[in-house]
Amino acid sequence: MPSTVSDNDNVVTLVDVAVDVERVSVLRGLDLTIAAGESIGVVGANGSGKSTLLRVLATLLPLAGGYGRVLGAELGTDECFAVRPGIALVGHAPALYPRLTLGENLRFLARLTGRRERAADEALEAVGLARAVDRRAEVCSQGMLRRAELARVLLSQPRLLLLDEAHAGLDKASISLVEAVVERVRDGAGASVVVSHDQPRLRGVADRLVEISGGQALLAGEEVPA
Ligand SMILES: Nc1ncnc2c1ncn2[C@@H]1O[C@H](COP(=O)(O)OP(=O)(O)OP(=O)(O)O)[C@@H](O)[C@H]1O
Repeated sequence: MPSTVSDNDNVVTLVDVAVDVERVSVLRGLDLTIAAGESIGVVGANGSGKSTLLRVLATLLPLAGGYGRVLGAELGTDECFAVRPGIALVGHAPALYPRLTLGENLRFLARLTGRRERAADEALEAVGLARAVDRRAEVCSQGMLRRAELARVLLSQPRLLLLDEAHAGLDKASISLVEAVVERVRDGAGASVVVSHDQPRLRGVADRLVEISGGQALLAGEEVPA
């Protein structure tokens, strides 16, 4: 780590980070710090690199340059394996087994993470899916799957929540659930990074907004440096 950088107890520290995807530069010169208990909103044009940033924070992409630390683990090192259980990435596609019921999916996760199976049913109840516990994931609507993903977050109690397209296709009740889940993570001294094209709603869950533009993370509304 460069001596000029102090990452203290930050959940995320990215310094001058560069990321290439398929040999194309997507992020470059990106600096970002996120403290425990903080929730940040990420905005930006289509293709600007928001999902790529989430995958970096999930420790899933190699850096082409710069330095990064997530939950104390230095990106690009084996330290990342130990912190992954503390990270929940809710991406475009649901991380659920399609042939299993919602209950089976969540109970499986409960067993994997050493929690009571009852906690899985409680998490599904908390997101309004109590009556869909025995429904296979493959026949659930997109909104139901999104709620099931939020139940997954409640169950796993992550220290870093990464929510992509947080408000896409959700009704009012589901949007309130997004806010409740982010609050729950904050209550546990975790941090959230929420990507959304819905800036007014994003302001409701985020302490500050950053915009991905020109590969960098800027305060939303800032000009891209020349
Ligand atoms: N697997 C991939 N192969 C090739 N290029 C990719 C891949 N994943 C992302 N990219 C490229 O990286 C850039 C950033 O993509 P990313 O999905 O991070 O953008 P985004 O800001 O999340 O976009 P959107 O708002 O449309 O979801 C895009 O130019 C995209 O074409």
